[in-house]
This record gives sequence, C-alpha cells and structure tokens, in this order.
Amino acid sequence: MDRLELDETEIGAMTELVDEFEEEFATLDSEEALHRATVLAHQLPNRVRLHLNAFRLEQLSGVLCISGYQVDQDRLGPTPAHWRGQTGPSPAHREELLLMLCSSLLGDPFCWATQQDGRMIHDIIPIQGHEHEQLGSSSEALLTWHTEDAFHPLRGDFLSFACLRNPYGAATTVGYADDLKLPQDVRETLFEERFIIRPDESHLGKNNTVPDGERLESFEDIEEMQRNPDLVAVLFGNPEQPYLRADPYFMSVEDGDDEARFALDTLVKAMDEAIFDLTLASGDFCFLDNFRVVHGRKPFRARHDGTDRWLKRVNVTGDLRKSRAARDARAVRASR
Ligand SMILES: O=C(O)CCC(=O)C(=O)O
Ligand SMILES: [Fe+2]
Repeated sequence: MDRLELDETEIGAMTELVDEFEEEFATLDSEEALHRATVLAHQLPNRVRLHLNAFRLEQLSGVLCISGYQVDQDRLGPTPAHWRGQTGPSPAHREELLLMLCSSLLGDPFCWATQQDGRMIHDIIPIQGHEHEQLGSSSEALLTWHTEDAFHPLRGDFLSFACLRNPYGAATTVGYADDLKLPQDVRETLFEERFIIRPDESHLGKNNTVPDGERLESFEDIEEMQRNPDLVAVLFGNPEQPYLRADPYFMSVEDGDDEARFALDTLVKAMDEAIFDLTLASGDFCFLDNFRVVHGRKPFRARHDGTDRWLKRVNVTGDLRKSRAARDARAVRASR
C-alpha cells in the first residue's frame, strides 16, 4: 500500500482551505457544490494532488492512505447511533469537504438511490441490531472481502474513506488482485461470464427508508437483479494483470457448473491468504481502487455509547456518462 504523511505545511494549507470554504460548501451534494469542489480540489497541496493522480492512473498500489490530518474530536461530538439520524450538516462537515475534494481528483463522486437513503456521503458506523449482518454497519461479524457494489455494472471505480475515529483499532482488510497466484485454467474460467453476484443487503428496501412511491422503481430494479441476476465474469481487462469484480458471500454459479464453482473457491482461498489488515486511524483519508483491490472488515465489539468507530465513505466513478440512463437528469448523481 502507499502512504502519504502530510507535513505541517500541508496540514496548515488544508486547514486554511477548509476554513475559507466550509461555509460556502454548506451542502456538498448539490450539482453546484460538486462542480465547484472539482475546481477547488486544485488548491489542495501539490503532493496530495500528485499522489491522487498517480493513484488514479494506476501508478501506485491500489491503496492510498493520506495521513496526518487532525480531527477535532470535541467538534465531532458523539458517534451517531444510525446514519439516518443526521438531518442538517454533519459535525464532520470539514472532513466531508476534504474527502469530496480529494475524491474529485479521482473522478466524479456519485451515489445510489438505494443506499443510505440516496445520500452522497455515507456514514460507516456500527448500528445496534446489525452486529451479525453482512453490512458496513455490522461489528461482531467478519465483513467478508468484496469489491464495492460488485453486483452492479455501474459500480464505482474508486472508494474513498475518511476515518474520523477508531478508538479500538477495528481493522479494515484489503487484498490486491495483482497478488493472486491462480492456475492458468482457473484464471481462464474466471474471465468467462459464468458467475452470479446478487445485490448486497445495503441496497434492499429493508435497510433504507423508502417513502411511499418514492424510489420504488430503483428498489424494484434491485429486486429484479436479485431474482434474475446476469452471468458475469469475475476477472476482466488485461489477462496478465486482471481487474477483479467479486463479493463471494453473495455469489453463486449455475447448477452443475463445477468448473466455475472450483474456480471461485480457488479465488476465495487465494485471496483469503493474500488479504491483510489496514487499520485506519483518526485523520486518515484512504482511497481504494475498486477494480484492483478488495476490502472487508474484521469483527470488533461495538460500544454503542457515542465513542464508536466512525468513517465517512464516498463512491467515485471515472465516467459519469456510463450511468446516464440510470440517472433521472444530467444533474442528478444518484444511480438507480
Ligand atoms: O468498515 C470498513 O472498514 C469497511 C466497510 C466496507 O466494506 C465499506 O464501507 O464499504
Ligand atoms: Fe465495502
């Protein structure tokens, strides 16, 4: 993985940038704010921009962590019990702005109509009652490795995190597709459209607040993907250094396709051996290449007392036009 340690001058420059613009960016998800953030991002320190650009161009490992920024814990207040509770601006508005600026250097932030009620910036926090789910809001269960939104053809190219606090060091896990040593025949099978990836549970109606009639179609599309999933390839792109699309917990193969089953099992075993811990600390901004690395999270014991781990998360696409048919208007960033 790659790490950029910010120096005092860079931290000072980023702090000043946020001081100057936080009020102007009272909301971060309007089309105007997204447009302006893309341009403001060019005022981030030079090394930050160079690292993010190298990461975008695949010159780095596929995991980039920018560290050293200080999060004012008092301003943040307690970790929310649920992402739904936040109505006005987040107490982590400053970190959200920085996350959006950095993300804008990778591509265009976007969101899903079917995830966290269509919000652009997600809260990743442990939620009481979700302890054992395969959701970012679980805690006691291992969140098994996956590429983000693997089931969806419009999944993001990159995934950005800002760690606000992680007092007990709960570990994110990451694994590189580049590190996989797979037999040639397995690799070839994984390149074929013989695999089923069903939607993960964060996109289901039961994990969103769906007002009557609103976004109904979006959830129906997810249900259709649940009932009639396409057959897709797990590996794609360059045969020597393939991209990866997988979420084994939600995957299957067609009845009787033992070769595909074996290939998937072999991939899971190889990645289980290659995956490693990346424990995010307060002030870390972490970027994952969603084509080249998988990620998950180790089990931990949540406290549910306002002191729990708290991350912010944003999806980023390298090509907003790909999703035009799934967005209601040019200016809407939410994909159905
Ligand atoms: O909690 C984490 O470290 C990662 C959870 C996750 O998979 C996600 O937020 O996409
Ligand atoms: Fe994830």
